[in-house]
Amino acid sequence: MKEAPATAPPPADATTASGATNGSAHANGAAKIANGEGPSKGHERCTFHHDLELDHRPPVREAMLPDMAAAYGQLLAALGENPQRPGLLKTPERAAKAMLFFTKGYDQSLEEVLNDAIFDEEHDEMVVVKDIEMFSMCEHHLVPFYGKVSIGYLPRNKILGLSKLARIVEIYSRRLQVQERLTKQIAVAVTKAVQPAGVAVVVEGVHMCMVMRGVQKVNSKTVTSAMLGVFRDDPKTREEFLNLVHSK
Ligand SMILES: Nc1nc2c(ncn2[C@@H]2O[C@H](COP(=O)(O)OP(=O)(O)OP(=O)(O)O)[C@@H](O)[C@H]2O)c(=O)[nH]1
Repeated sequence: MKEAPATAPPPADATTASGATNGSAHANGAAKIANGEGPSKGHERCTFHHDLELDHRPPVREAMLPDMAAAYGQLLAALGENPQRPGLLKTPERAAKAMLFFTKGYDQSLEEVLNDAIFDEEHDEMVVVKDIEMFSMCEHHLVPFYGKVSIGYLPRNKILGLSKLARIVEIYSRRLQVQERLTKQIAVAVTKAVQPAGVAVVVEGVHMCMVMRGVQKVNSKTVTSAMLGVFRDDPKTREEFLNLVHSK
């Protein structure tokens, strides 16, 4: 298993992550890409290229639907299909909406999702939420990978609403991803939320790019972990977490 660095990245620039300011620039950029005219204008000033992209939010996502639907129409035509046949008439729009859903995490910020559900509590024992379902999209092949996530943290008198751990998984899994980055982003987000003594995240994923195509290994699973703070420094704490995760 890989070990992640104990330190969180510096906070992203909130002003550049704002959806309202550069939405039209983004839509124009998408149109240009669809026309093959060049790179997207609009992502340059957002935080996508910073650190772990914790605050990456392409602006005004619904505005991207027409360009996305047009691109799916072109894809159908490139496949030799007739996009005008009745069964396919609405497919480009449906596919565009589905892709927006698969990537809806771009539209969520950690702050909004936490909704202040952080509670003062004199509790410094391990909290583990395990087997959280996860569906994500492989950024290399644009096909799904899915699996489960287990998160543990050692509070320092601040605890997080339990559902928020699952919601954090949603923010970062509903994007184009690699499993290693997803794992680390979840750990860093929990750290940002409650500044615990440590965070541990284990992700077990099945990558359809390895199952349905390519090397076609139906039973292979990928396990990644990120251990921050005491989980990284203290083998006993790490072991306790892993035992809890693997217990039935
Ligand atoms: N590390 C990592 N690799 C991934 C993930 N998802 C997909 N990949 C890999 O990305 C790699 C892309 O390799 P390429 O050789 O460029 O693409 P390819 O020809 O489609 O590769 P094959 O999948 O081996 O057929 C493959 O090895 C995939 O297994 C992920 O989450 N993490």
